[in-house]
Order: sequence, then C-alpha cells, then structure tokens
Amino acid sequence: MRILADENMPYVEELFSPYGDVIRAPGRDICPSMLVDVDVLLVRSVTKVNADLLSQANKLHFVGTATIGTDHVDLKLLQQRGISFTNAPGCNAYAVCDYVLSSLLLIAERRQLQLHGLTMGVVGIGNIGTRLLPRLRALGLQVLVNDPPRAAAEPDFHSTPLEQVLQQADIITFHVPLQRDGEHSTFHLIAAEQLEMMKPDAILINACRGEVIDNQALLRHLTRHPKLSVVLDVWENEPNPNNELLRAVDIATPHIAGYSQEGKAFGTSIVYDHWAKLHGFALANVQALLPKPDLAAMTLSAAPNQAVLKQLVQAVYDVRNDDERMRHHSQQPEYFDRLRKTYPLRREILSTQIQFSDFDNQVARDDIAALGFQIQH
Ligand SMILES: NC(=O)c1ccc[n+]([C@@H]2O[C@H](COP(=O)([O-])OP(=O)(O)OC[C@H]3O[C@@H](n4cnc5c(N)ncnc54)[C@H](O)[C@@H]3O)[C@@H](O)[C@H]2O)c1
Ligand SMILES: O=C(O)[C@H](O)[C@H](O)COP(=O)(O)O
Repeated sequence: MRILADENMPYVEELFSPYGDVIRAPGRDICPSMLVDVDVLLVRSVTKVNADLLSQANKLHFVGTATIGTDHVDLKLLQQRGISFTNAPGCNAYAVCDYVLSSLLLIAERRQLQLHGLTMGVVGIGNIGTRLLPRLRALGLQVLVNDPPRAAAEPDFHSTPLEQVLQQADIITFHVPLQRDGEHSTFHLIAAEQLEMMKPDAILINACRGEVIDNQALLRHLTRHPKLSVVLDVWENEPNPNNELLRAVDIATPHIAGYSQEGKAFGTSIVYDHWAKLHGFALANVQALLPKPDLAAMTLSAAPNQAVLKQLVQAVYDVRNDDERMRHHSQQPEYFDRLRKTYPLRREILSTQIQFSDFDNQVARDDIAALGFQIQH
C-alpha cells in the first residue's frame, strides 16, 4: 500500500507505516503525477483535492484531511469516484478557543477594557463555537450566538440575527465553514455593509477562513474607523496576505489558531481511526503519542481577576509571539508557509493543571475550570 501524506502532518509514520509505505511531500507541491499507484492520500488545507489532482489517481481509495475545514476538497467528486473521505471534526477546536482567549485578553489589556458585562457575538456554533461559549461566560461576557443552519435544523436552538449581533456586540468572533454558495453561504459574509453595522470601537476576530471577511472592504473600513480592533489568523489570498491589511490589524497570525500539538495529533489520529475502521485495523492511542506538557502545573495564589486570567492563559499560549513573528518575517518571500511549517511546539490550556495555594474559592475554581484548565485537587 502507498500512502502519500503532507509533510506537515505529525505521527503519520507511527500510525500508518505498519500497513504501507509512507511518502511525504509539501502540501502545496502535491501534483497529479504523484498520485499514480497511491492508495491513500492524507492532506491539510493547502492541497486542493479536485478533478485535476486526481486525474492520474488509478488506485486511490481513501482521502483524509487532518483539518476541520473541507473547502479545499471536492467532496462530490470523491463520492462519484467511490473514494472514502474523512475530515477531522473537532481536532483543533480547543486550540482555536485558546487562540481566541489569548487574543481577547491581550486586546482588553491594551485597551484597558474590563470584559465583564460586555457583549460578545459568536457566529458559528459548531465544534469551536460550542466550546467557546462557557469560556466566554467565565470571563463575565454576555454572549449572543448566530447559527442559522442550526436554528433551521434544531427547533430549540435560538439564533440571534447576524445584523443584531453586529449592531449589539462589543466583540465578535467567526467560526463558520467557508461556503461559496447556497442559502448559508459564508463567502464575504462580512463586507462593507456589515462592517458599517458594527460599533466603531468593537473587536473583530476571524480565525475561520479568510474569505469570510472581504479583506479589501475591511482595509477601507479601518482607515475610517481606526478604533476598531482586528484579530486575523486567516486571510484572503493565503499564503500571500495583503501587507497593508497586516500592518493595519492589531493581531496578525499565519493561520495557526489550530496549531497546538494536541490539535495536530488529533487531526492525524481522527483520520487514521476512520481509515482503520474501514479495514478492521487497531485504533490509535493519541495520548500515548503526545509528550508530557512542559508546563504541567501552575500555582494560583491570588483572586483570578482579568489580569490574573490573562497571565494564566498567556503562560500556556501567548499570541503575541505569533503576531511578532508574522510582522518580523512578512517582507521575506514565502514567509507565511515557512512560519507554519516551522511552528514551535504549543500545548493546550486543557493540558495544564492549576494548583491553588493560599488562595482558594469555589467560584474561582469554577471559572478557571470553565476556561479549560484542569484543577489539581
Ligand atoms: N484558523 C484555524 O487554524 C482553524 C482551525 C479550525 C477550524 N478553522 C475553520 O473554522 C471553521 C469552523 O470550525 P468548527 O470546527 O467549529 O466547524 P463546525 O463544522 O463544527 O461548525 C461550524 C458551524 O458553523 C455553522 N454555520 C454554517 N454556515 C453558517 C452561516 N452562514 N452563519 C452562521 N453559522 C453558520 C454551522 O451550522 C456549524 O454549526 C472550520 O470550517 C474551518 O474552516 C480554522
Ligand atoms: O480547518 C482547519 O482545521 C484548520 O484551518 C487547519 O488547521 C489549517 O491548517 P493546515 O491544514 O493548513 O495546516
């Protein structure tokens, strides 16, 4: 069996090599001729799996993407050709929550904003949005949710209209898939008209797909509304984002919100498990693959106000490092992909334990647990 895998997918050898030969390639370089005699193709979001790529695929029976998003895969084509497929739902959802928390607490500190009592809109209540809600409530935020597809499918799900979210939210974050057409299209969901509806000093976070926000419209809007704070992890035209926009936003990162070690490991193991079940092979034990986190325990000795929570979150994941790296390298060729390929090891809040010392209080424990930390008893 020949297994062709993106070079940026960890643990492929550990999981797949007992069953075949693993061949590695940079995701953007995977081309039709590489798929001759390949049985299994394992990709990330940068490989477009379409008719052209599969034109020489004579043996392919399985495609897996170690990502949540599937906008790079022609799902209809795979179905027509009888090729099994899976993505990795939820694999990096906690990593994206960590990214949103780290960004939000940083902007709040820079702007001397008390988050308690502010209103935050979450657009897209799937794997990420759902996990984000208790974390935001633990920060004292009032949360408005928007997810029309869920409201259409679930009678008890209340979705606040997007216009209302845009008008009322002090902070708004997007966690929708990129859908270019249909009733729930998300392509340029936020364009000039929607930006005008927002509070001029709001905080806007996009860590889903660049095309969900019209980047040109955002740049024009920022020149007239410099008090808007913007956090962008994803960009139109990756891997060549607009440099002017990069300089205009408050936090800029190269599509790494989901890049925790756990997120990447689960990406591979979810895909592997799907494939293994098709063949009756043993399932993965992803925890056995992950090393122990460096920062296994932290001690809390003061009441967890916003500043303390920010310190705890930043001790695990500090988005400033990613922002600095992106700005520092942004004039160099191919920096975007290079920063992603050489991304430093990052663990999740979920892997971190908090110990309480002199200070102890149940409400504090509950809030810290809601942010995702493990409480050491
Ligand atoms: N930056 C990163 O590193 C990173 C990491 C993970 C995921 N992502 C992106 O984030 C997206 C969301 O991730 P997820 O795991 O929560 O996906 P998910 O599929 O679990 O949830 C997406 C939710 O969005 C809702 N939705 C769809 N269309 C909508 C619309 N028009 N308006 C409002 N809601 C809508 C869906 O009903 C669903 O509940 C992914 O599709 C992926 O593109 C990016
Ligand atoms: O959809 C996802 O899961 C993320 O966007 C994914 O982590 C992106 O990273 P890539 O696959 O490009 O390495």
